[in-house]
Amino acid sequence: MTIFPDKASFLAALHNMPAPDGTALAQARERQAQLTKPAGSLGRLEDIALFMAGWQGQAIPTLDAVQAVVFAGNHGVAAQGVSAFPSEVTAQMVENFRHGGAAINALSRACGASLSVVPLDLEQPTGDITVQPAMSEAECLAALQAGAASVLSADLLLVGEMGIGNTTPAAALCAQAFGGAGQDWVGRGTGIDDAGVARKMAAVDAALVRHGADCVDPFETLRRLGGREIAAMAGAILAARWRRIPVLLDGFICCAAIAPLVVAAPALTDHCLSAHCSAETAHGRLLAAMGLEPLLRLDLRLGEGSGAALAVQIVRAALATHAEMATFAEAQVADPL
Ligand SMILES: Cc1cc2ncn([C@H]3O[C@H](COP(=O)(O)O)[C@@H](O)[C@H]3O)c2cc1C
Ligand SMILES: O=C(O)c1cccnc1
Repeated sequence: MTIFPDKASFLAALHNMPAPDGTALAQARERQAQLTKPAGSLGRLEDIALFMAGWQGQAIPTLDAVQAVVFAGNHGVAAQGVSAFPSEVTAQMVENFRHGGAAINALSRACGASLSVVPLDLEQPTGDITVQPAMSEAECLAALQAGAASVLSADLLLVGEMGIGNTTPAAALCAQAFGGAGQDWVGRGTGIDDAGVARKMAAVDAALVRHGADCVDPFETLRRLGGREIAAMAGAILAARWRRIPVLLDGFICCAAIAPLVVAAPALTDHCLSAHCSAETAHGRLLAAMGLEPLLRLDLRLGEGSGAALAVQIVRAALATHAEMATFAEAQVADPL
């Protein structure tokens, strides 16, 4: 199914998004009020149960099919010396994903998610954003479309990425979306040294000078400052919204992928939970700017969807309490006074 045949349909999909199912939400809220616990005592687990009910359109939501999808892309800006690793690692990690040996493989198995891996033209890096747009219009549309097409029928979608150098375009997207300069959004990524951090900040600042005035809508911002796996994540998250599939956002790059979309259409995050706050310094600032409260803080700084896979366990626990607890009437426990 072609969801974004052209730029106009992508922008139309972003500016006219479906809402959750109000009836299922009301029924789930009603059920929560009857469960044998003081109202609100399960804190955010209660919110998660309502969130899942609203998006799945069922009063008692389920978590049978969890899909993790990892998009991979390469970046022209890596030539500026902005990562601690060479670009070949992207394709090598895709092979590792295929053989089941990466962190996301282990974490997907641990949380019961099926894993899809989607490499995007790895032999053709994006344009170096310090001097040219990352992608042509056709390339950006193809990446958005690849993201949308990868979304299966799932109860919950986890979105992750692999792309050496991609914390640099991610920082540029954040600066363009929420203001500030390289120094406000650049971190150490894979563990680059101080000189590398200085090169990253300079690269982000150069990209903002080169493209800032032309970032007139979320498509142009993604096309100029993003990358293939970054646009694919945005496409997958928007496509999930149209299919009312709730999403667990992963780390800094995943959240940066939707930053330009969220500025244009703040309701985009309504079907998303922030799984975790990563150790990449700007992730906390980005979550705050998008009004998201992370479920976990485990000092991860990996990406791949690793934090999202961990947070599945919390969603599972929320749905277990919602589905399995007795009501006051069933357990013959006295109602609140
Ligand atoms: C072996 C390896 C596995 C990874 N898995 C995720 N990333 C993470 O690191 C990269 C971003 O950091 P930077 O901008 O510094 O390159 C992305 O590929 C991200 O997914 C990895 C990085 C490496 C080296
Ligand atoms: O927050 C992330 O997802 C992240 C941070 C550093 C490197 N790769 C990913």
